[in-house]
Amino acid sequence: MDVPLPAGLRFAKMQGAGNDFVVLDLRDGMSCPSPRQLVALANRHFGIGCDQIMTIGPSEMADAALRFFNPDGTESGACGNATRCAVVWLGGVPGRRYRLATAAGVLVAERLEDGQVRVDMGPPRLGWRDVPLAREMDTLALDLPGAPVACSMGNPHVTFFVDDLDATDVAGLGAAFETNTLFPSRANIGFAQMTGAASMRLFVWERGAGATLACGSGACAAGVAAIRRGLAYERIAIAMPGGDLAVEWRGEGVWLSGPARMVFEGRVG
Ligand SMILES: N[C@@H](CCC[C@H](N)C(=O)O)C(=O)O
Repeated sequence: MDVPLPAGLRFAKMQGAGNDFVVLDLRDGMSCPSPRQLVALANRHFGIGCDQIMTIGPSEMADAALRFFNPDGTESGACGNATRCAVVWLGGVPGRRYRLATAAGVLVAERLEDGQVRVDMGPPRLGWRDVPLAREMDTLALDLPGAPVACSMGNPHVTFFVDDLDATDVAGLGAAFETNTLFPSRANIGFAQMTGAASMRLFVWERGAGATLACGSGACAAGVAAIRRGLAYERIAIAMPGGDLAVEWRGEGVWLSGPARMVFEGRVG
Protein backbone atom coordinates (compact mmCIF):
# COMPACT_ATOMS: atom_id res chain seq x y z
CA MET A 1 0.00 0.00 0.00
CA ASP A 2 2.50 2.63 -1.11
CA VAL A 3 -0.26 4.83 -2.59
CA PRO A 4 -0.47 8.14 -0.70
CA LEU A 5 -3.97 8.76 0.67
CA PRO A 6 -5.53 12.09 -0.38
CA ALA A 7 -4.42 14.28 2.56
CA GLY A 8 -7.14 16.44 4.07
CA LEU A 9 -9.96 14.51 2.41
CA ARG A 10 -13.14 14.76 4.49
CA PHE A 11 -15.22 11.62 4.78
CA ALA A 12 -18.02 10.02 6.73
CA LYS A 13 -18.20 6.40 7.77
CA MET A 14 -21.73 4.96 7.58
CA GLN A 15 -23.30 1.53 7.76
CA GLY A 16 -26.53 -0.26 6.97
CA ALA A 17 -26.99 -3.66 8.64
CA GLY A 18 -23.21 -3.83 9.00
CA ASN A 19 -22.53 -3.18 5.29
CA ASP A 20 -20.08 -0.30 5.78
CA PHE A 21 -19.22 2.66 3.59
CA VAL A 22 -16.80 5.52 3.26
CA VAL A 23 -18.93 8.43 2.08
CA LEU A 24 -17.29 11.25 0.11
CA ASP A 25 -19.45 14.31 -0.45
CA LEU A 26 -18.15 15.92 -3.65
CA ARG A 27 -20.95 18.50 -4.00
CA ASP A 28 -18.59 21.37 -3.12
CA GLY A 29 -16.54 20.65 -6.23
CA MET A 30 -13.97 18.36 -4.65
CA SER A 31 -12.70 15.90 -7.23
CA CYS A 32 -13.12 12.15 -6.91
CA PRO A 33 -9.96 10.36 -5.70
CA SER A 34 -8.17 8.31 -8.35
CA PRO A 35 -9.01 4.59 -8.65
CA ARG A 36 -5.75 3.70 -6.84
CA GLN A 37 -6.57 6.14 -4.04
CA LEU A 38 -10.06 4.62 -3.72
CA VAL A 39 -8.49 1.18 -3.29
CA ALA A 40 -6.14 2.58 -0.63
CA LEU A 41 -8.98 4.34 1.22
CA ALA A 42 -11.03 1.12 1.30
CA ASN A 43 -8.16 -0.91 2.76
CA ARG A 44 -8.98 -1.90 6.36
CA HIS A 45 -5.34 -1.82 7.51
CA PHE A 46 -3.70 1.03 5.62
CA GLY A 47 -6.76 3.17 4.87
CA ILE A 48 -10.16 3.86 6.45
CA GLY A 49 -11.66 0.51 5.54
CA CYS A 50 -15.08 -0.27 4.11
CA ASP A 51 -17.13 -2.59 1.92
CA GLN A 52 -17.74 0.23 -0.59
CA ILE A 53 -16.91 3.88 -1.18
CA MET A 54 -19.89 6.02 -2.13
CA THR A 55 -19.42 9.43 -3.72
CA ILE A 56 -22.23 11.98 -3.52
CA GLY A 57 -22.14 14.57 -6.27
CA PRO A 58 -24.41 17.31 -7.59
CA SER A 59 -27.26 16.41 -9.95
CA GLU A 60 -29.52 18.55 -12.11
CA MET A 61 -32.32 15.99 -12.16
CA ALA A 62 -32.17 14.66 -8.59
CA ASP A 63 -31.18 15.65 -5.04
CA ALA A 64 -27.74 14.13 -5.59
CA ALA A 65 -25.82 11.79 -7.87
CA LEU A 66 -24.38 8.63 -6.30
CA ARG A 67 -21.50 6.41 -7.43
CA PHE A 68 -20.35 3.20 -5.77
CA PHE A 69 -16.85 1.68 -5.76
CA ASN A 70 -15.76 -1.72 -4.48
CA PRO A 71 -12.53 -2.18 -2.46
CA ASP A 72 -10.88 -3.65 -5.58
CA GLY A 73 -11.47 -0.31 -7.35
CA THR A 74 -14.28 -1.47 -9.65
CA GLU A 75 -17.45 0.58 -9.94
CA SER A 76 -20.92 -0.89 -9.45
CA GLY A 77 -24.18 0.42 -10.89
CA ALA A 78 -26.06 -0.18 -7.64
CA CYS A 79 -25.62 -0.42 -3.90
CA GLY A 80 -28.85 -0.66 -1.94
CA ASN A 81 -27.45 -0.14 1.54
CA ALA A 82 -25.24 2.80 0.56
CA THR A 83 -28.21 4.39 -1.20
CA ARG A 84 -30.16 4.14 2.04
CA CYS A 85 -27.22 5.71 3.92
CA ALA A 86 -27.21 8.60 1.41
CA VAL A 87 -30.72 9.52 2.59
CA VAL A 88 -29.42 9.91 6.16
CA TRP A 89 -26.43 11.93 4.94
CA LEU A 90 -28.73 14.26 3.00
CA GLY A 91 -30.78 15.03 6.10
CA GLY A 92 -33.18 12.12 6.25
CA VAL A 93 -36.29 14.17 6.98
CA PRO A 94 -39.09 11.65 7.60
CA GLY A 95 -41.82 11.88 4.97
CA ARG A 96 -39.65 13.72 2.45
CA ARG A 97 -38.94 11.79 -0.75
CA TYR A 98 -35.31 11.92 -1.90
CA ARG A 99 -34.44 11.44 -5.57
CA LEU A 100 -31.03 9.89 -6.08
CA ALA A 101 -29.40 9.57 -9.50
CA THR A 102 -27.40 6.37 -9.99
CA ALA A 103 -26.03 4.51 -13.00
CA ALA A 104 -29.16 2.33 -12.74
CA GLY A 105 -31.50 5.34 -12.93
CA VAL A 106 -33.05 7.85 -10.53
CA LEU A 107 -34.13 6.05 -7.34
CA VAL A 108 -36.72 7.35 -4.89
CA ALA A 109 -36.06 6.88 -1.17
CA GLU A 110 -37.44 8.03 2.15
CA ARG A 111 -36.75 7.85 5.86
CA LEU A 112 -39.59 6.34 7.87
CA GLU A 113 -40.86 7.57 11.25
CA ASP A 114 -39.09 4.66 12.99
CA GLY A 115 -35.74 5.78 11.55
CA GLN A 116 -35.48 3.03 8.97
CA VAL A 117 -34.81 4.02 5.37
CA ARG A 118 -36.48 2.54 2.31
CA VAL A 119 -35.60 2.88 -1.32
CA ASP A 120 -37.30 1.84 -4.55
CA MET A 121 -34.40 0.06 -6.27
CA GLY A 122 -36.32 -0.07 -9.54
CA PRO A 123 -37.59 -3.15 -11.37
CA PRO A 124 -35.37 -6.24 -11.47
CA ARG A 125 -34.10 -7.00 -14.96
CA LEU A 126 -34.73 -10.66 -15.65
CA GLY A 127 -33.41 -11.30 -19.18
CA TRP A 128 -30.18 -13.26 -19.61
CA ARG A 129 -28.57 -10.32 -21.45
CA ASP A 130 -29.58 -7.98 -18.62
CA VAL A 131 -27.70 -9.90 -15.89
CA PRO A 132 -25.48 -10.28 -18.03
CA LEU A 133 -24.89 -13.96 -18.79
CA ALA A 134 -22.41 -15.18 -21.39
CA ARG A 135 -25.07 -17.19 -23.25
CA GLU A 136 -28.84 -17.56 -23.54
CA MET A 137 -30.31 -19.27 -20.50
CA ASP A 138 -33.39 -19.29 -18.27
CA THR A 139 -32.53 -16.89 -15.43
CA LEU A 140 -34.93 -18.76 -13.12
CA ALA A 141 -32.68 -21.85 -13.19
CA LEU A 142 -29.14 -21.28 -14.44
CA ASP A 143 -27.26 -24.17 -15.95
CA LEU A 144 -24.94 -24.46 -12.92
CA PRO A 145 -24.87 -26.91 -9.98
CA GLY A 146 -27.75 -25.91 -7.69
CA ALA A 147 -29.65 -24.20 -10.58
CA PRO A 148 -29.43 -20.68 -9.05
CA VAL A 149 -31.64 -17.71 -10.01
CA ALA A 150 -30.17 -14.58 -11.65
CA CYS A 151 -31.23 -10.98 -12.21
CA SER A 152 -29.82 -7.50 -12.43
CA MET A 153 -30.69 -4.89 -9.79
CA GLY A 154 -28.47 -2.44 -11.64
CA ASN A 155 -25.68 -4.90 -10.79
CA PRO A 156 -25.44 -8.64 -11.46
CA HIS A 157 -26.81 -11.07 -8.87
CA VAL A 158 -27.09 -14.83 -8.61
CA THR A 159 -29.02 -16.51 -5.76
CA PHE A 160 -28.56 -20.13 -4.71
CA PHE A 161 -31.29 -21.64 -2.53
CA VAL A 162 -29.77 -23.95 0.08
CA ASP A 163 -31.29 -26.17 2.78
CA ASP A 164 -28.77 -25.23 5.48
CA LEU A 165 -26.79 -22.00 5.24
CA ASP A 166 -24.55 -23.03 8.14
CA ALA A 167 -23.52 -26.20 6.31
CA THR A 168 -22.71 -24.29 3.08
CA ASP A 169 -19.18 -23.13 2.22
CA VAL A 170 -20.51 -19.68 1.30
CA ALA A 171 -17.10 -18.00 1.02
CA GLY A 172 -15.49 -20.79 -1.00
CA LEU A 173 -18.42 -21.18 -3.38
CA GLY A 174 -19.03 -17.42 -3.54
CA ALA A 175 -15.45 -16.69 -4.56
CA ALA A 176 -15.51 -19.49 -7.15
CA PHE A 177 -18.83 -18.47 -8.76
CA GLU A 178 -18.08 -14.72 -8.73
CA THR A 179 -15.61 -15.28 -11.56
CA ASN A 180 -17.40 -18.13 -13.38
CA THR A 181 -17.15 -17.65 -17.15
CA LEU A 182 -20.97 -17.54 -17.32
CA PHE A 183 -20.74 -14.03 -15.81
CA PRO A 184 -18.76 -11.72 -18.12
CA SER A 185 -19.09 -8.84 -15.62
CA ARG A 186 -18.54 -11.23 -12.66
CA ALA A 187 -21.48 -11.45 -10.22
CA ASN A 188 -22.56 -10.99 -6.63
CA ILE A 189 -23.33 -14.46 -5.26
CA GLY A 190 -26.09 -14.96 -2.69
CA PHE A 191 -26.95 -18.07 -0.64
CA ALA A 192 -30.51 -18.07 0.69
CA GLN A 193 -32.17 -20.42 3.17
CA MET A 194 -35.95 -20.07 3.41
CA THR A 195 -37.02 -20.00 7.07
CA GLY A 196 -40.76 -19.47 6.48
CA ALA A 197 -43.26 -18.37 3.85
CA ALA A 198 -42.14 -14.75 4.24
CA SER A 199 -38.63 -15.01 5.69
CA MET A 200 -35.17 -16.12 4.74
CA ARG A 201 -31.56 -16.08 5.91
CA LEU A 202 -29.13 -14.71 3.35
CA PHE A 203 -25.37 -14.45 2.91
CA VAL A 204 -23.91 -12.55 -0.03
CA TRP A 205 -20.41 -12.87 -1.41
CA GLU A 206 -20.03 -9.47 -3.05
CA ARG A 207 -18.29 -8.92 -6.34
CA GLY A 208 -15.13 -6.91 -5.74
CA ALA A 209 -15.58 -6.96 -1.96
CA GLY A 210 -15.93 -10.57 -0.80
CA ALA A 211 -17.86 -11.54 2.33
CA THR A 212 -19.95 -8.69 3.73
CA LEU A 213 -22.39 -8.55 6.65
CA ALA A 214 -25.27 -7.44 4.39
CA CYS A 215 -25.96 -6.54 0.76
CA GLY A 216 -29.03 -4.49 -0.11
CA SER A 217 -29.16 -5.20 -3.83
CA GLY A 218 -28.40 -8.86 -3.00
CA ALA A 219 -31.38 -8.88 -0.62
CA CYS A 220 -33.57 -7.47 -3.43
CA ALA A 221 -32.30 -10.12 -5.85
CA ALA A 222 -32.87 -12.93 -3.34
CA GLY A 223 -36.35 -11.63 -2.49
CA VAL A 224 -37.25 -11.42 -6.17
CA ALA A 225 -35.82 -14.92 -6.72
CA ALA A 226 -37.96 -16.35 -3.89
CA ILE A 227 -41.08 -14.66 -5.25
CA ARG A 228 -40.36 -15.82 -8.83
CA ARG A 229 -39.86 -19.38 -7.55
CA GLY A 230 -43.17 -19.26 -5.63
CA LEU A 231 -41.41 -19.55 -2.26
CA ALA A 232 -42.71 -16.18 -1.01
CA TYR A 233 -45.38 -13.65 -1.91
CA GLU A 234 -44.77 -9.89 -2.36
CA ARG A 235 -42.92 -9.22 0.94
CA ILE A 236 -40.07 -11.05 2.63
CA ALA A 237 -37.99 -10.44 5.77
CA ILE A 238 -34.31 -11.10 5.15
CA ALA A 239 -31.92 -11.87 8.02
CA MET A 240 -28.30 -11.23 7.10
CA PRO A 241 -25.22 -11.64 9.33
CA GLY A 242 -25.18 -7.90 10.17
CA GLY A 243 -28.90 -7.23 10.55
CA ASP A 244 -32.36 -7.44 9.09
CA LEU A 245 -33.65 -6.03 5.80
CA ALA A 246 -37.10 -6.25 4.19
CA VAL A 247 -37.93 -6.54 0.51
CA GLU A 248 -41.25 -5.89 -1.21
CA TRP A 249 -41.92 -6.62 -4.89
CA ARG A 250 -45.32 -6.43 -6.52
CA GLY A 251 -44.08 -6.72 -10.10
CA GLU A 252 -42.66 -3.20 -10.51
CA GLY A 253 -39.92 -1.56 -8.42
CA VAL A 254 -38.31 -3.53 -5.59
CA TRP A 255 -38.56 -1.72 -2.25
CA LEU A 256 -35.69 -2.31 0.17
CA SER A 257 -36.02 -1.26 3.85
CA GLY A 258 -33.64 -1.41 6.79
CA PRO A 259 -31.40 0.50 9.16
CA ALA A 260 -28.90 3.14 7.98
CA ARG A 261 -26.58 4.91 10.41
CA MET A 262 -23.76 7.42 10.69
CA VAL A 263 -20.71 5.94 12.46
CA PHE A 264 -18.22 8.84 12.48
CA GLU A 265 -16.85 11.68 10.39
CA GLY A 266 -13.18 12.35 9.81
CA ARG A 267 -10.42 13.80 7.73
CA VAL A 268 -7.53 11.89 6.13
CA GLY A 269 -4.26 12.91 7.84
N1 LIG B 1 -23.29 -3.68 -0.81
C1 LIG B 1 -24.04 -3.36 -1.93
C2 LIG B 1 -23.61 -3.84 -3.29
C3 LIG B 1 -22.27 -3.24 -3.68
C4 LIG B 1 -21.82 -3.47 -5.09
C5 LIG B 1 -21.50 -4.90 -5.44
N2 LIG B 1 -20.39 -5.43 -4.68
C6 LIG B 1 -21.24 -4.98 -6.94
O1 LIG B 1 -20.08 -5.01 -7.37
O2 LIG B 1 -22.21 -5.01 -7.70
C7 LIG B 1 -25.53 -3.29 -1.71
O3 LIG B 1 -25.94 -3.01 -0.55
O4 LIG B 1 -26.31 -3.42 -2.66
